[in-house]
Amino acid sequence: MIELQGLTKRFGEKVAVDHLTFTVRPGIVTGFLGPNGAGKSTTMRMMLGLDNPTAGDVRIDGKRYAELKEPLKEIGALLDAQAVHGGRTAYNHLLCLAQANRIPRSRVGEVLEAVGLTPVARKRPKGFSLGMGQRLGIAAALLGDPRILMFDEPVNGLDPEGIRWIRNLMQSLAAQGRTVFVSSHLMSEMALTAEHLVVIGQGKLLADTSMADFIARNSRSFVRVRTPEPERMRDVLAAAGIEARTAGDGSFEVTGSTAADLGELAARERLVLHELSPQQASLEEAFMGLTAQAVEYHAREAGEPPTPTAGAPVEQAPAWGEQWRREHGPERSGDGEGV
Ligand SMILES: Nc1ncnc2c1ncn2[C@@H]1O[C@H](COP(=O)(O)OP(=O)(O)OP(=O)(O)O)[C@@H](O)[C@H]1O
Repeated sequence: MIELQGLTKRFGEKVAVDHLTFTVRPGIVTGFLGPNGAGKSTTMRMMLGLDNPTAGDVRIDGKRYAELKEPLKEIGALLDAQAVHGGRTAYNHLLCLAQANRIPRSRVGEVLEAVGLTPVARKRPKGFSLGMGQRLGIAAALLGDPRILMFDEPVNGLDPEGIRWIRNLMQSLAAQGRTVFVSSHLMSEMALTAEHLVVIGQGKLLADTSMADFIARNSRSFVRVRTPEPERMRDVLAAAGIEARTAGDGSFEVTGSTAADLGELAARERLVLHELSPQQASLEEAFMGLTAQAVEYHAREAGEPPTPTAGAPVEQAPAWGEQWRREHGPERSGDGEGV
C-alpha cells in the first residue's frame, strides 16, 4: 500500500504537486492519469525518495522510503527506461543491481525469462529497441520480488504488441495481490488496464475513484435520432420537453429519453426515422472535453510562459479539468471519503 498525505512539491514559484492525498491499494492496478506536466513523475519520484517533498508525506507499507531496509524488495519501479548503463550486458546490469541489494543471482535469470529477454541476456542494452529497453527496466523493477510496483508511462512509444504485453503483466502482478501503480496521459489505455483511477491536473487531485464509477459518471449516454424531417423533429422534441442537440452530421443527440420512448413518440407523430440508436460516448471523449482547457495551457507552456514577479498574482489559464473540478470537486469513491 502507498499512502500520500498532503504531498506537495514546489520548484521555485512552480507548484508541481499540490497537496495530494490518496492511497494506492494492493490487489488492483491503479492508474495515475493526467496530461503532460501534471506532476505525475514528480509525485512518483517523491514516492521513491528521489525528490524531497516541500510538504506532506509518503508511506510505503507504513514506512518512509528512507526507512526501508531493503527497498528493492519492497518497491520496484520503472521510471526512465532509457536510464540503463549501456556498456554492461543486460544480464550484468541486473546482476550488479542484485548484488548491491542482496538479491540472489538466480533471480536475474528468472526476471529475464519473465520479461522475455533471455535470448538477448548477453547483449548490451544500447542496441536495444525501445520495447526491449522497457522490458529490461521492468525486469529491474521485478528483481527484488517486491509487493509494490510502480511504472511511469510504461507504454510510451511501444507498438500494440508491447502495449498488450505490459497491460497483461500489470494485471497479473495485481492478481498476485501486489500493489500496482501506473502513470499515463492516455485515457484509452488506462481504461483497459486499471481498475482504480487517480487523476491529477496541474498537481491537484481531480479524481480518486474506481474505473467503473468514473466511466458511469463521465461517459455521456444518448440516443442518436436521424430523420429526413429535422425541423418537425425539433418541434416534436421541444413540445415533449425532451433535450436534444444537433450533431455535425444533422442527426439529433437526445439525452434523458430511451430509444423505445423516442420511437413511440415518432410513430405517434408519424415522423419518418432513418436512425434510432442508443450511444455511449467513450471515456476518451469525456477526457477530450476535460482536456480542452489543457490545450490552452499546453500552448502557453510550449510558447511564452508569463514570468511571475514575486508577490504578483499571475492570471493563470484554467488547469486541465478545472471546469470539472469546480462543478464536481475531486471525485472519490469506495470508502466514502470526501474532500
Ligand atoms: N526539477 C525541476 N525543476 C523545475 N521544474 C520542474 C522540475 N521537475 C518537474 N518540473 C515541473 O513540474 C511540473 C510537473 O512535471 P512532471 O514531470 O512531474 O509532470 P508529468 O505529469 O510527469 O508530465 P510528463 O508526462 O510530461 O512527464 C512541470 O511543469 C515541470 O516542468
